[in-house]
Amino acid sequence: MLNIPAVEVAALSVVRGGRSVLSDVTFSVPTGQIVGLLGPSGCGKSTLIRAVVGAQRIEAGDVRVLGEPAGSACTRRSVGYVTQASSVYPDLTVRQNLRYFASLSDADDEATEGALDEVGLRARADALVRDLSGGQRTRVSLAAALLGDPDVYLLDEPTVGLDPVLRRDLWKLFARLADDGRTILVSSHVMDEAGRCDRVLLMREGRIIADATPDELRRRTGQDDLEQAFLVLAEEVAA
Ligand SMILES: Nc1ncnc2c1ncn2[C@@H]1O[C@H](COP(=O)(O)OP(=O)(O)OP(=O)(O)O)[C@@H](O)[C@H]1O
Repeated sequence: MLNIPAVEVAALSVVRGGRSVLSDVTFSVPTGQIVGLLGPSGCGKSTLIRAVVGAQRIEAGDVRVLGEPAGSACTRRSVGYVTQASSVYPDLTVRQNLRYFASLSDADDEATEGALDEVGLRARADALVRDLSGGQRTRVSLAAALLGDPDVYLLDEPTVGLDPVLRRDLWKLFARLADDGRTILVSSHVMDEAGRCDRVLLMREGRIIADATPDELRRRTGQDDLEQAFLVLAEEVAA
C-alpha cells in the first residue's frame, strides 16, 4: 500500500467550453505528503482537483487515486474533497451539519466536537451555516471531511479569506494529518503558502511549469521569495 502513490496523473488533458484547460499534465503524489497546487486564478487548479476526484470529464490521460481509477467506487471513502463552494447544509447549524456527516461515517459525538476544534469553529457551533462567512463555511466542509477520516484530502483553496492566524492553524492541521500518513493535495493562489508544502506543483495556463520542493524552487531561480521564484519560472516558460 505504501508503495502506491496516493495520486497519479499521467498525460491528462481536459477541454471545457471548447477550450483546452489542462494540457498534458503529469505528476505523482506519494502518500503522507502535502503537495501544493499553486498558480494564478484560472490556471486550472480546480479543474485538476475535479479530475482527481473523478468529477471532471477528461479528454485524454489517466488519473488514479491509491492505484484505482479516479472516481471509482472503491476510492470514494478514501477521498475527502473540500470544494471552493460550500458543500454543507445552510439551514442547519454547524454542529447539526457535523453530526449528520458523522452519522454517515460512523464517527461519534467526540469526533464531532474534535473536528469543531480542529477548524476553530467552536464559538460558532450553534450558528446556522447560512449566517457564516465564506471562509467559515469552507471550514465546516473541512470539518465534515475530517469526520470521514479519508486517506487522501483534496482541498480546493481552503484558506481563501482567512486571517493569518487561522491560516497558520489550518496549515498546522494539514501537517498533523500528513504526519499521520494522510496525503494532502491543496490548491492556493497565495504563493507564501507554497513554503508550507513538502512539494509544489506550479501551474500556469493549464500546464505544470515546475514540480519541486520549495527549496529546489528557490535554488533553481535564485529567489528566496517564492512569489518571485514563480515569476522567474513563468518568464522562462514564456521566453
Ligand atoms: N464550466 C466551465 N465551462 C467552461 N470553462 C470553464 C468552466 N469552468 C472553468 N472553466 C475555465 O477553465 C479554466 C480553469 O478554471 P479553474 O476553475 O480550473 O481555474 P482555477 O485555477 O481553479 O481558478 P481560481 O483560482 O480562480 O479558482 C478557466 O479558464 C475557466 O474559465
